[in-house]
Amino acid sequence: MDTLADYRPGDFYFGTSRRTILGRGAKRTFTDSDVTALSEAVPAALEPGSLAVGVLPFDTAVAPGHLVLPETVRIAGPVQPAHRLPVGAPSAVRAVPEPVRHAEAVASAIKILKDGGLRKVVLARALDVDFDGGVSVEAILHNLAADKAGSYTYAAGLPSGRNLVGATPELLLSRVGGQVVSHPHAGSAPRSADPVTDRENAETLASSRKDHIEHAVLTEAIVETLRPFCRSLDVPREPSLVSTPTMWHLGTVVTGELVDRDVTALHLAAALHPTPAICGTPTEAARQLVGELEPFDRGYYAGAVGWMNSEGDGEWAVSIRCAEVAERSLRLYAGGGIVPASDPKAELDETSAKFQTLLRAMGLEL
Ligand SMILES: C=C(O[C@@H]1C=C(C(=O)O)C=C[C@H]1O)C(=O)O
Repeated sequence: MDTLADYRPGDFYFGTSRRTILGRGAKRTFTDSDVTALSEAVPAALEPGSLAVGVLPFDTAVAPGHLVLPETVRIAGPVQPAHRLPVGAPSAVRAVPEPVRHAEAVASAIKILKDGGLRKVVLARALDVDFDGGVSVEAILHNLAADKAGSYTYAAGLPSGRNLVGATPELLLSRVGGQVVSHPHAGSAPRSADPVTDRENAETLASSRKDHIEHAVLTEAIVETLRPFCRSLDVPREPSLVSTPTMWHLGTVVTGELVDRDVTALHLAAALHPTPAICGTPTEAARQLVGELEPFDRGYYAGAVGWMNSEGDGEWAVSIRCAEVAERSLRLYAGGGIVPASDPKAELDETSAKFQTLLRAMGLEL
């Protein structure tokens, strides 16, 4: 039973090293800008043994949360295809905004951060890619799985009829019984094909004060949000180096024991989102600055993607390293955390490195 080979646009797919989930069709659809309402309505509608799957946007003022109870759900073992599939023929690529404009936005953010009030803001940019014929979401998903591009390989149908597809390293929240886990990532460096440079990049990241500050702001926020829900929380004192085929990151595995098992995975994911990994601190001021400095809406980039069962268990990953795919075009997104010690050129390079996850899967070298 190959869930990946059976994936079709419009389906929901979520693959990890432990399992793959394929959801097709919709017995019921929940589309709501009030995520708290969603996190109450969805569990109430789940029959024993069934799953809800879907996406949360970056900002519910712009796009609604969208969950479905699929007509069919298939859960199978992990897959890692050996070959690659052709994605389509790109005819044009446009940066939104122009790279130099992104660096300017970062410079403005740094100035605002230095003036005080904000500790961190995450700024993103996009690449729009046109295709001569159609573009195959199936092939992008398949190639991301073949590349082992991230711990969570995903695709989800959106209310617009488009598809979100990506492979993220970052776990927002998982719940199994009373056990919750979050694996926030912040602090980044590119991988290199040269092993010596690759190791140097990792070591520079591991000892970078700027990246540790960026990371600490994030871990603090995760811990602060989870603490009231947990009787115990385990938080390593120092982050660890984690990697994807294209990026090094600093990551911290936070684990906790829930006080109340009625608190579902979706409820916790909604409470955590948007974390300072993809928005900033304080949240509201950062979200406003993102809106002022980015010349596009993020849609379902920097939101969450995942599933929950009738017990309230589930997994929600941070929807980064992704593209929103239309029939003959797609938009890729990449962002990075800005703190007062950030450098605009380095931040621009970081977004270019983060685009590589999807560009590789599309067979594009930029
Ligand atoms: C925002 C993105 O990535 C996030 C930002 C990171 C950073 O600023 O160092 C690292 C990992 C992610 O939490 C992205 O990939 O678009």
